[in-house]
Amino acid sequence: MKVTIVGAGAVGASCAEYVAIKNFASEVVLLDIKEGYAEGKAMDLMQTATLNGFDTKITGSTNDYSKTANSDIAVITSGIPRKPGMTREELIGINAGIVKEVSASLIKHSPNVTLIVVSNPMDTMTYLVHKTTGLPKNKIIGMGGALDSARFKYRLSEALECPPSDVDGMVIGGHSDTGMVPLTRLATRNSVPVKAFLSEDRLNQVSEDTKVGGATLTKLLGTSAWYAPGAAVSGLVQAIACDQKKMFPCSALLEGEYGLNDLCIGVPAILGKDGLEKIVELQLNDAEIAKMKESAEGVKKTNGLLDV
Ligand SMILES: NC(=O)c1ccc[n+]([C@@H]2O[C@H](COP(=O)([O-])OP(=O)(O)OC[C@H]3O[C@@H](n4cnc5c(N)ncnc54)[C@H](O)[C@@H]3O)[C@@H](O)[C@H]2O)c1
Ligand SMILES: O=C(O)C[C@H](O)C(=O)O
Repeated sequence: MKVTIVGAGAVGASCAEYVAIKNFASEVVLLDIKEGYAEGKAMDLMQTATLNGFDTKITGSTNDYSKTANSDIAVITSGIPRKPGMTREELIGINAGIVKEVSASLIKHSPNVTLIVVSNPMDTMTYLVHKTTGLPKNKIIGMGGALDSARFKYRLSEALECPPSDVDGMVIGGHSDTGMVPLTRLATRNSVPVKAFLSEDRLNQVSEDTKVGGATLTKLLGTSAWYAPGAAVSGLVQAIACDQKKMFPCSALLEGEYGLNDLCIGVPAILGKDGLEKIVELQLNDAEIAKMKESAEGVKKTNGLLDV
């Protein structure tokens, strides 16, 4: 199993580390445009192999895509992150060009690859890859909801004063400060709906904190987060590589599902060897449907800025 990660920055390197530690891939190639950077990150990570007990071979490449040839899965984390005070949408001007070029180069050397898009604004970048590459739709997956759901569960465990492993929950919708739809109605603590434990006000607070999860960290760190993003991407990579049939909210191209068309947005999906194998349609209530519709309008507005 060969995994390529383009963009050996904070998220790309974190993802490489989690993939290696989980020990399911034979090979990880890190590629970056900055001279020597991916090689350096790969060597540093390889020097953790005996410490962390993995056999995955990690190599680096400065923009040489022949090293990525025949990758099964490729992750796109190349591009600029936001700074405090910015929205993800403001990154489109620079990141759209990078994502378009990187996805074309990847496919040239790995025509059967499954792409996981991470660069922001992620839903729009995923849509761009659908519009420009010609890859089948099951082979293009945007990562956002897995991270947002992890943050939702963290906030829920904080409110419930319980271990995170007690909590289950999911965030669908756009990966943006206003577009996320945390499904509080369906969240549970060991199968018990969380609203049995928390007031409506406290649950609303959990939702709002979840939606600005990325912005909160960007303010604290001066750039956007990388540990949870890297771990979330590695979960998607593992589900595909190991044909796990696991369900994650992913940014998928919708063709009528949830009453939406011609955009990529976060919905629950089953991931396995064929990539995004199935979109799961939840029975949403009227309020949740209205939030999804509003979120989709936001994503479409950003898509409108693309030159496709
Ligand atoms: N979808 C999500 O949930 C999520 C989570 C975290 C970060 N992100 C996004 O991921 C992206 C990367 O974030 P980061 O913190 O790792 O940034 P970073 O600056 O640490 O790393 C980005 C890397 O991309 C490289 N790069 C730029 N252009 C390239 C090109 N044409 N080819 C190859 N490499 C190139 C840079 O040299 C840099 O090393 C940002 O757009 C960020 O907003 C998305
Ligand atoms: O917040 C960001 O800009 C990065 C990423 O989308 C995140 O949610 O951490």
